[in-house]
Amino acid sequence: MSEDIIININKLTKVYKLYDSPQDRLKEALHPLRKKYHKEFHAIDDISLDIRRGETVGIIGQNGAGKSTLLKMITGVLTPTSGSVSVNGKISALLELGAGFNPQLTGLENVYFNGTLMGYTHDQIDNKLEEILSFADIGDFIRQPVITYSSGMFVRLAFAVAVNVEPEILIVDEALSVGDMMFQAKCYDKIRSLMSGGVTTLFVTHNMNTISSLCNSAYLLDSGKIFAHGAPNEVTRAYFRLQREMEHARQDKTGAGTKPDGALRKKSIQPPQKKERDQFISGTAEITEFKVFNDEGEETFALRAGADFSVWMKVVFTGEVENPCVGMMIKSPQGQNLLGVHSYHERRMSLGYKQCGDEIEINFICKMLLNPGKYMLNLSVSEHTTDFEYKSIDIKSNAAALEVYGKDFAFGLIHNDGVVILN
Ligand SMILES: Nc1ncnc2c1ncn2[C@@H]1O[C@H](COP(=O)(O)OP(=O)(O)OP(=O)(O)O)[C@@H](O)[C@H]1O
Repeated sequence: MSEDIIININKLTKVYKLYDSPQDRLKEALHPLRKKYHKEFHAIDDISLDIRRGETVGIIGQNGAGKSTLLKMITGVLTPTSGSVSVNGKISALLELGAGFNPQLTGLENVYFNGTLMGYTHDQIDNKLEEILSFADIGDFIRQPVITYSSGMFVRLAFAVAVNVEPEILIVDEALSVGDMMFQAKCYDKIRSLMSGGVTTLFVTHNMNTISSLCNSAYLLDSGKIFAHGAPNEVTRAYFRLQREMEHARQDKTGAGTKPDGALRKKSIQPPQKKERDQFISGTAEITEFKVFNDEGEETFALRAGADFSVWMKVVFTGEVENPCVGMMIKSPQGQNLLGVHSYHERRMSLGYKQCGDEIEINFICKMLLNPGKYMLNLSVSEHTTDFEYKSIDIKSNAAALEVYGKDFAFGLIHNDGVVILN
């Protein structure tokens, strides 16, 4: 392996045996003719790649694509079924934090124990101790057995040990939850300073902006294989395309967001149910189809910050609605309303009296005012009589995940176009 290559992965494969029941596992073990009772599942399927010293490499892919399995084989936590991984440097993995901790030992004893496992002498750990303790910031608890720690304290100490041992290779899974928001911010500052100090970093993330702004290159995994590799922007585009195809396939299966096959899907009209204050579901209309388009008129769920986009939806009426209104709301994954458009609230727009069999098509055209990130699209049909009195008729909560992307580092939540800074 050349000096420049810090991780070499050659034809790496991880196969899991899947049994329908625990009994099948036993039957297989005891079968005199070695009959197979399992199916084979390739979590990683013949992957080869090289990572160069000092690179920051992003690893992306849908849930279950194989990212964690790959990283665990690189760190040695999992053994490959076939193929090889050669690592030419000291790894610190922010994956299974504190996995090496002994709960019966005190925090301090664990710092020494882990440091020794990383190949440091007692004196070397002494020199790092102040930094580790000040990063963890758990006060006198450091002298208590780890078993008495809250989960937050445990993660603080584990993270402090992992990042303060001068790793040559840092492996970060962004899905990792590292304590409170303040501590998370401190962790990311530390990770960034290690990266800029030349530490080779593998970054698993679902945030495409992280990939574009921090990584030199990226790999897109799908079903255990490398689906795309190259410049971060190209790979994130491939990810969006893949995500769109999968979303379409999912919608085709469930029927949500697709064309109803000719006939109206009749819905029995339920008596209104109390949902929230002033809200009732009346079931007299249904959002049967929706699409999102970017500023070039392409159907997509990936939108550029600052660019125009449109959300098209079709509503089919299955009963009488005096004054129908439609709305869309883009929310944060935590459910906070961020960007909404509503036919009644915006314009007091009248869509006219509708009855069973009527259909309307609506197009909301607006500017993507949110900075890069992941958001949820929500759609609704309702009937408004005043600003505060309305009935919700159909709500498509989390109808689609939107990915907003942009070239630059996102500074704040709102996309700020055309700012002038005078000096
Ligand atoms: N011990 C196991 N036995 C059987 N299947 C497993 C095992 N561990 C993982 N898998 C399967 O391997 C596949 C890859 O899992 P992995 O955790 O690597 O995906 P991932 O890309 O990290 O997903 P996520 O983004 O959800 O964390 C998944 O389908 C998972 O169900």
